[in-house]
Amino acid sequence: MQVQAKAQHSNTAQVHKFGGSSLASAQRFAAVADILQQQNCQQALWVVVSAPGDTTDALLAIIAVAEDTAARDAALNALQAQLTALVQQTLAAEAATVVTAQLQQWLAAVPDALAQQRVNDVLAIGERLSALLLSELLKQQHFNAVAVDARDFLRLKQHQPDWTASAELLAKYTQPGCIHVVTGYIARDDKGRSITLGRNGSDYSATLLGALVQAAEVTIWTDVKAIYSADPRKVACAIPYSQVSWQQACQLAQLGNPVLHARTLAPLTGTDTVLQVRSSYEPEQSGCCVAQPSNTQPSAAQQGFITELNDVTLLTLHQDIAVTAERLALELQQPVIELPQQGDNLCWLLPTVCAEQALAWLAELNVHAVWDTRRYCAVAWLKADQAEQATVADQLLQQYAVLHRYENAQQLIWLLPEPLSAAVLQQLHQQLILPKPVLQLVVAGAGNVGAEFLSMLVTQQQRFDSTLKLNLAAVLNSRQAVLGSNIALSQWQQQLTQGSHWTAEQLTSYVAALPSPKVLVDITPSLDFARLYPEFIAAGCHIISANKQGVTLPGAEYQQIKQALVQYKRQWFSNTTCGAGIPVQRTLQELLSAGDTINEVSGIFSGTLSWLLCQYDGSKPFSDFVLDAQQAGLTEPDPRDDLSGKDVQRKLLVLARELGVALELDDITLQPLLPAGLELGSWQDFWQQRDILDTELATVFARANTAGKVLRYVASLSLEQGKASAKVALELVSAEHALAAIAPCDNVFVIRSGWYSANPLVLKGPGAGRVVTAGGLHADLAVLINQLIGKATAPALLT
Ligand SMILES: NC(=O)C1=CN([C@@H]2O[C@H](COP(=O)(O)OP(=O)(O)OC[C@H]3O[C@@H](n4cnc5c(N)ncnc54)[C@H](O)[C@@H]3O)[C@@H](O)[C@H]2O)C=CC1
Ligand SMILES: N[C@@H](CC=O)C(=O)O
Repeated sequence: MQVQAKAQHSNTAQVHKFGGSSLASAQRFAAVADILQQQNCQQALWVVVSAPGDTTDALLAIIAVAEDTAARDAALNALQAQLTALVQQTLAAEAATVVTAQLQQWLAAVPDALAQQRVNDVLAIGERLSALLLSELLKQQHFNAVAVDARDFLRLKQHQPDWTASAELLAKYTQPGCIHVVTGYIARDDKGRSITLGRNGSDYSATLLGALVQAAEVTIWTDVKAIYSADPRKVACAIPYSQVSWQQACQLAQLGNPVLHARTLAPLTGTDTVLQVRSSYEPEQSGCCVAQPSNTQPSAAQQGFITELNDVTLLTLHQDIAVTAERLALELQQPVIELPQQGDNLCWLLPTVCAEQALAWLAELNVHAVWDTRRYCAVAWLKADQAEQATVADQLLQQYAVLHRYENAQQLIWLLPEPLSAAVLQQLHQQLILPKPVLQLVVAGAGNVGAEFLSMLVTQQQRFDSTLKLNLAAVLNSRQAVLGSNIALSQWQQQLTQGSHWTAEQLTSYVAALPSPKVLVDITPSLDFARLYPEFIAAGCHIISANKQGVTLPGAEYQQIKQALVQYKRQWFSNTTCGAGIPVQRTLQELLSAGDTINEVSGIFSGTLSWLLCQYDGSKPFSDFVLDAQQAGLTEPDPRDDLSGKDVQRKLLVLARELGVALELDDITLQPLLPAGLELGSWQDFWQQRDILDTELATVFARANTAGKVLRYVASLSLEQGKASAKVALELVSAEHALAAIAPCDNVFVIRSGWYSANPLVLKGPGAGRVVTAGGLHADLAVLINQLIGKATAPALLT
């Protein structure tokens, strides 16, 4: 393009183009006049207009019935009535009379024009009317405005602008200090014949004019407020970009994106003109700037896009041919996509409807092309800077039978047999375009279970990496905390030993400042810490608890947490507080939500007591076994919580609350294993008196042995006839009993329900231990993550 050959006009000129939808009614004309009034009056204003609303379609319909005079005249009369009404509603009476008379004259000339095959003169009527109507409206508002028929100056020769002739002619029609309202879509060829500029021709007119007047800005006013990352009608969360690089706009245009066409961009390529896309429906929005390389901020250079082109076909050509895809696109006035090259051949993708025309045109140039006659649907990903690999997207699309895949550094194009549904496009957009959500993790308690949870987190970070980033934002124990962005999982221990003392206030304000989504994982045994849950929830946290203190708080405090969850739309997972990794709470939730009624839950709920009572054989004191269990990471931080039965009592309360039964701890009858008084004082105090426990256990063990029974610590919650009764107690059970045949540490949950009555539903497996508990916490975390990324139903959680 010879920019220097173009006419020399003010380089502060602005060109504004309004499409048919922006001029579809009197109200829209008034809105356009308002927009023009807001423009900088120091700059020369050039306005390019399309035909009002669907006028061009109506004219095409008249041309189509040209032979049938009755149908033609009926259609002409209908169009005249419609456009006359538009004129009368837009202008004051006097001006309306003049414009209506002109319109009548143009429409009256249509039969003759058709008889002489001058269809382009007929098609020009819509744009001519818009230019006249808008210039009259502007005059009415005291602007100096003039309507200009682009055919008076715009010359094209073999589809290419004739800059010199056009510039010379334009100079004749330029009136200083005047708003020129120019017809879009129409021009003349080198023989002086009316031509039209094809699909979106008015946008092309605007950029041709922009180049001719060396405009500082060309604004395409349309019905969308930006160039989106995907078609917003199909992908609801498509991103409206405020800036798109020129190079990407050209790539998008080549891919058939409807907002800007390849031809539209061509006249301004290599100039300093700023091209903007704005919505005439939302003129207060700044729209999208298509930035020339000279105006592009490095930080905003490349955005990500998903775009599709349906019903396309493939031509394969030798790479040495002397014709370009761009040239063919110009000839066809349709997108022709040159696919990223693979091997020696070129592959061009073009709408199937014009394949034969393309082949004929190429043949005239002695270019041989092989046509793969299949019809494809192309889905293209234009990559943002530092875009990641498309592995997950490839896996997704494999289900839709990808036939070809072409990739280079800027784009990846998949060819499929069928168009993708909006749901799949959304998924693809989520994977490739949307910034990945980052889930901030605050881990409280880094002991036995906490350390295991953090070591497993490495694998989970990798597992979810393609959809969500897991960011360890804090680790703390009872003494110290490390609060920092993205704590490396290989270094948390070292950093924690160097961490600082923390207070609840510091911690909650640090957490409040973290971006959402965020989750607190409570792996402490602390009652005080659980009492902070409402504050963490108010700070935006979801909660995952291994700590049983929160779920077993007195009813009023427990309800306070529940209310905070509702108020702040957060989730609370506590599956490990009963059964460690066994999904007992989730099972009960599923049964209830499926419509079952739970009548009884009973069994062995303590891994520690299960282990101790299975292992204890009288060969050494019972307290020695307690030490072994403690070292194996099975017990509570203070094993007397297990021995006292308190821990089992808590677990039973957890399940009762899960079933919606408003119990308190004291409502659960408790028969402790620990002799009275030993629960008092420190662990050392207890250890000095451990023989009391040892003697008692030896006695009861002998009694069971003699009776041919085994010892089991059993919990039961009965909900028969709307009445809850709950107890935890040591029982002697016969060898045939369902609770007898267990492995040490097993929990057994026997669920009797409406659907599982005579033959109960039984969940069984290790119910304590650092690995299964940490694993259970990760299962809760995975449920939350799947909700966050939309794979499972949940309220909108990402904010
Ligand atoms: N061990 C198991 O099999 C299971 C344990 N749990 C629960 O997991 C939790 C942790 O158990 P373990 O790791 O065995 O205990 P642990 O004693 O090894 O570790 C507890 C951690 O919490 C920290 N901590 C204590 N009070 C704190 C406070 N106020 N603020 C911040 N940090 C505090 C400690 O410094 C330590 O880092 C307990 O609530 C336990 O009931 C739940 C299911 C199974
Ligand atoms: N000490 C507990 C650990 C899990 O909650 C038990 O043994 O069940």
